[in-house]
Amino acid sequence: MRRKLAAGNWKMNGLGASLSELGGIAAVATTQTDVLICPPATLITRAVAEAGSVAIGGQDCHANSSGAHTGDVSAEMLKDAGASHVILGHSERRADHGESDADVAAKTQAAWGADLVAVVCLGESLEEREGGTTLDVIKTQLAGSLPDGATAANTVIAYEPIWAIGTGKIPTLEQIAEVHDFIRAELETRFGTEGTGMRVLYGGSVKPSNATEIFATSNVDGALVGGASLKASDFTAIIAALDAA
Ligand SMILES: O=C[C@H](O)COP(=O)(O)O
Repeated sequence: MRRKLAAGNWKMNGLGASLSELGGIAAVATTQTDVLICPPATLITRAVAEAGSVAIGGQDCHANSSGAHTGDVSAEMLKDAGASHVILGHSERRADHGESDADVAAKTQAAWGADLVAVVCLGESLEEREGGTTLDVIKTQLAGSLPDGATAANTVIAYEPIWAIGTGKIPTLEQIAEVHDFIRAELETRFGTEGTGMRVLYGGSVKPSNATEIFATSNVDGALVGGASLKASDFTAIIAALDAA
């Protein structure tokens, strides 16, 4: 039985004052659902102090553990700051920083080396969706971004159609199920029972108003939430929907 996971990605949002929202999230008792918040790196240490049972994660890490890489943060540094997870291969990193599947795989290896759980993101563009190549794109990204050695404990997959991120549009539930079932089959083929245990999150415009139906969809084990994770009232409603799913 896979535990559900509500993951919030604050992206490049959040100052010290935003930690009151984290306090509101941490105040909610859940038994069925694991909760993760990934604030900007500048807030990780302070977030850990406010988080209670909420796990804190980074939003990226370098593939190397240290060195001359100005502006980058290593997996070891995230771990040292108190993080337990790191988001890798988000489409915004792939687009803004030209990250390839091989880059994401190297970062995933680095995350595991630092004892962080890697939240590896995949997703098709609107052009790829309309061109009918979504499953091919997902297959290639999954194979290239995930090194051998992925387990249910060290890896979470997040399926995020790029065109659904921050747009208020979501795929149909049939489309979400098709991709999640496909990812599950690919994971099981490659990793066996570890692939059965690995959590697969949906991300892209998840809100309190659509959470219940998304969480009732096949092989959806939770959500990676952007905008709606910034407000405790929205995110706790999403957690409640997962708890009830
Ligand atoms: O990492 C989170 C996703 O990019 C989803 O963002 P969103 O919930 O604002 O659409």
